[in-house]
Amino acid sequence: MTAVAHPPLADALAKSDLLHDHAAIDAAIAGMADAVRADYDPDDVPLYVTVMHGGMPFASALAMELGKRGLDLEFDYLHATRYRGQTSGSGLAWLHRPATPMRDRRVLLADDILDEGHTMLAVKQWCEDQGARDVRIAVLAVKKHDRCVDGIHADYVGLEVADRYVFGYGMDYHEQGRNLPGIYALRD
Ligand SMILES: O=P(O)(O)OC[C@H]1O[C@H](OP(=O)(O)OP(=O)(O)O)[C@H](O)[C@@H]1O
Ligand SMILES: Nc1nc2[nH]cnc2c(=O)[nH]1
Repeated sequence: MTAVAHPPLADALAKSDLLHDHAAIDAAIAGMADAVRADYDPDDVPLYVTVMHGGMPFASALAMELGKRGLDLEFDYLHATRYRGQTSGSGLAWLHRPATPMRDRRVLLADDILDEGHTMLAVKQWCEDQGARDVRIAVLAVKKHDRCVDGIHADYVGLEVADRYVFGYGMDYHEQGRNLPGIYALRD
């Protein structure tokens, strides 16, 4: 099999700006945890659904902050992708759907970024179709522009990012850089 050549991550970093460092991200997630904790009853454990791959680092960090605040979570995950390692989106492909029954559950979706909203619109609709009684969205970052689809918003937002391609803290640059501890934006 021929290996796919990725543009090097080091080249991307050289033409990027650091938007949010690790300390800023940690502080944002702690603030989100306070807001989420205030909205959930520990006797009604939410189904906490991580949107892979990008949502993984953020979802883990938020889950730990919620644990510190006494809110238990039941974990599941899904993988829906429309960027597939590229820097612009196309049709949404479902690679994995959650297995846990959602009927009458409160579902909290955790993802890295809300950009044009196509992913979350489809994911939220799917959860509602499964019978979830309440579906909320937590995202580490929202991209600032007016292209988000109607009918979707994040209930819990950590940070805003400029209308540029961003990567780090879960978000990829051609499937690289997801474990960078900060969020970077390409200059061009
Ligand atoms: O608001 P949208 O414009 O729909 O974009 C947001 C989605 O794009 C990214 O996923 P991606 O498709 O890159 O999959 P990945 O998480 O596996 O990288 C990100 O993790 C969000 O799920
Ligand atoms: N890595 C990454 N994924 C995205 N998905 C939607 N927008 C973006 C973005 O700016 N960066």
